[in-house]
Amino acid sequence: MRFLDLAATSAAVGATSGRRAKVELLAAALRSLDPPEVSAGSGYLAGELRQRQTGVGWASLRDLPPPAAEPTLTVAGVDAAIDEISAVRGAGSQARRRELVGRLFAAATADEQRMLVGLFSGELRQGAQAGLLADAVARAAEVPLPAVRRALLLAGDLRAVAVAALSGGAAALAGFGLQVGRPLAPMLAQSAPSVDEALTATGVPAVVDVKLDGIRIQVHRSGQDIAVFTRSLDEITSRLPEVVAAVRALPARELVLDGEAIGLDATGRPLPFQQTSSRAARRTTPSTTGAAPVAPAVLAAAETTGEKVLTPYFFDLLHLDGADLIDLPGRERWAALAGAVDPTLQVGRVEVDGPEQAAAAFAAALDAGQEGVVVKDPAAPYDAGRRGSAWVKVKPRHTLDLVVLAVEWGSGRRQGWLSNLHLGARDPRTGEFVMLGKTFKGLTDELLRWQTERFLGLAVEKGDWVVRVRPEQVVEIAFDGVQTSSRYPGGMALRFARVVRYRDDKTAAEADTIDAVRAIHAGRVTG
Ligand SMILES: Nc1ncnc2c1ncn2[C@@H]1O[C@H](COP(=O)(O)OP(=O)(O)OP(=O)(O)O)[C@@H](O)[C@H]1O
Repeated sequence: MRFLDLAATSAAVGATSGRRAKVELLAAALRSLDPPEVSAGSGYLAGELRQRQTGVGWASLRDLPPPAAEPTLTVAGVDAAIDEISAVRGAGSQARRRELVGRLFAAATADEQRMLVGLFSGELRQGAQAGLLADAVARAAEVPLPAVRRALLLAGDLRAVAVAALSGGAAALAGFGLQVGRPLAPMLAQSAPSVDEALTATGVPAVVDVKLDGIRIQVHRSGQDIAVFTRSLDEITSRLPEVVAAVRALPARELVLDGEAIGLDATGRPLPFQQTSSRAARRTTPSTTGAAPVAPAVLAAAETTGEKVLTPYFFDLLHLDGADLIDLPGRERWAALAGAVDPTLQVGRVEVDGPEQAAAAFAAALDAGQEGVVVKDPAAPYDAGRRGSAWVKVKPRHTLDLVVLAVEWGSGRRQGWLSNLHLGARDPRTGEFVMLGKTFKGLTDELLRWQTERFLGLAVEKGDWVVRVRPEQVVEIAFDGVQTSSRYPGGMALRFARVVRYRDDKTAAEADTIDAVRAIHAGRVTG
């Protein structure tokens, strides 16, 4: 396939507002790829490079050679060129890399250059695109969408799934299974304003789990090999040696465990989330590849926490010694968990028959300093990546995870810092973000400093008053309600929005949706 046609598809998808039309465009492009190009090409359509680390920085993208007049590049050719660029190592590598990048860009037309800059800089990478591409792969390969989704959740790799679907259809997709060592998308929870409503969703009997406010961990063990993954499937094994040690001490040979790691104070009560995350963050090796800076609350807390560690608590078991458990009902998975893991490493959990017992469990969890509860349907399978009604979280306070769209320069005491945040909710139909309000409340001086650096790094347009940014940073916002407002395009505005914390464990594609905000506005349960 000509690279120019792929670049044209990418631009057309960006310029089209309807979801169906976007999916059609993407499916047509996927169909035009030659089989050996599917891996690279499907990645390009998602804004990703197959070669994750190319060593090409912003500086080398600034002074581009003049574009070629005629398109000659193919997707396969671009992929091979980027392979060569990524493989450059050793002395003189910078000059050599610059030469190869120059050669690739000199062969590209203006439209192709724009696409390449978007790919190298990561600017084309958009979480929302992944959902569209799942649909497009299903359409292009003529396979059912649920089969594509299942494979994506188990493989966690769009390119591999696109290759399988387009080359082997539904049969190839069915071949994706849980593999110890390869993370799968964690099951998520809906939210409800009360335990009564949670029980309505799950039915009775139900199980009420303590909801720990820590870091979601998925731990894979194969023999002596242990890997720990976050909610967003990043590997953090080296940051959690205590989790590794705890799982290595278990008798089972092969395990995939789902749980939460949390910091405890000297009396065994849970620490606030910031301190828990500081304990994980302080062991991080600083990344040199443009990763987001660590939030200051995290850094500040890290200095005061001493050498204490995080404790893992597990609430699910997905694999045990050769047997996949994800399709079994919760009751059976949890029985297996109870048999495989020491009771001190399991979350507090009670089975309830009705609202009274559930309310007592909720009160006990809050008394113990926990964030709330998760009410679970014991008959439901483990729905990887899904936010269904089988798990329902209940917290005393409502928050939304929104995406920062722009930031205003502060004035007075905040002069020189990026301060007032423009907040948006995700529209799953278009992949765009709908603005709902602004806030500078809840921001400490450290956060102001941190966010100024972070948002200048994400800037796409630097005005004197407002800096527009790539919609990538998720922030947790508390608010008092949602009111009708003509000021914003969604017709709604948040009342008294304030920052709770930055969520570095969520991507923009996982932010709360405009539908969740509408539900709150209408007085219904949030999703
Ligand atoms: N017992 C438990 N069972 C399931 N999840 C739990 C439990 N205790 C804590 N959690 C955490 O709660 C999260 C469930 O809420 P959800 O799936 O909506 O993710 P989230 O948006 O990160 O949650 P929140 O914003 O409420 O912290 C899980 O990702 C997990 O990290």
